[in-house]
Amino acid sequence: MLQRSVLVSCCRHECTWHESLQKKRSTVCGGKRQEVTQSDRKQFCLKRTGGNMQIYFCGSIRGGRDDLQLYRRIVTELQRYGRVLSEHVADADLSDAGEDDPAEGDQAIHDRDVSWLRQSDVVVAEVTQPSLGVGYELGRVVDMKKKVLCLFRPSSGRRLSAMIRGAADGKCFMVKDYNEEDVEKVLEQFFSSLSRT
Ligand SMILES: O=c1[nH]c(=O)n([C@H]2C[C@H](O)[C@@H](COP(=O)(O)O)O2)cc1CO
Repeated sequence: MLQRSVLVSCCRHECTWHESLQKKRSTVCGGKRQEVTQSDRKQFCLKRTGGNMQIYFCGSIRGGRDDLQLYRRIVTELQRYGRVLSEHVADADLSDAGEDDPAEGDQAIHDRDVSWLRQSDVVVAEVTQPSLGVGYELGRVVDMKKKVLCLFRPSSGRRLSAMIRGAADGKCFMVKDYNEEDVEKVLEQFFSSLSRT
């Protein structure tokens, strides 16, 4: 069996197995059959993205903190792919009052976040809990022509705003309906699709 380092550098074949793998499967690479695991696949994603992407995560704060635990899970997973600029969104100590204190108040929060959005390579948003701030961030980022993934859970019983679902263009702006238990897989598919573009 080939070593992982060889495996990840063999991109001509990787694109095929990378997409189709669910857990453990064998594939033909460089003429040799080999076993490829889920962790190999993640490793591959990381190598292809360099693991140094700048990622902006959007999640509700003043709109309500009901999904905080899920935000934590998403941010932890995103950190496998790069640096999460807005890590504080998943901070358990941050309540629906929002960040307190920057001397310049809400304007400082706004200006910092817009600057982080500009700096980011990709934006991932959990949009199930409606939030004015998240909607605003997504609107700004559309104009910046960044890659955006919006994650929505139909199991919430909510219906996503037409201004988010209707913005999906299948290229830059993506909306994905998902179940919480699949979040890691969904992110992996998103980052592997980036590595092919
Ligand atoms: O204190 C804050 N810090 C902050 O970074 N934000 C940004 C990041 C979140 O993705 C988004 C949340 O907006 P909202 O608070 O309207 O739910 O806005 C929002 C607030 C409070 O509105």
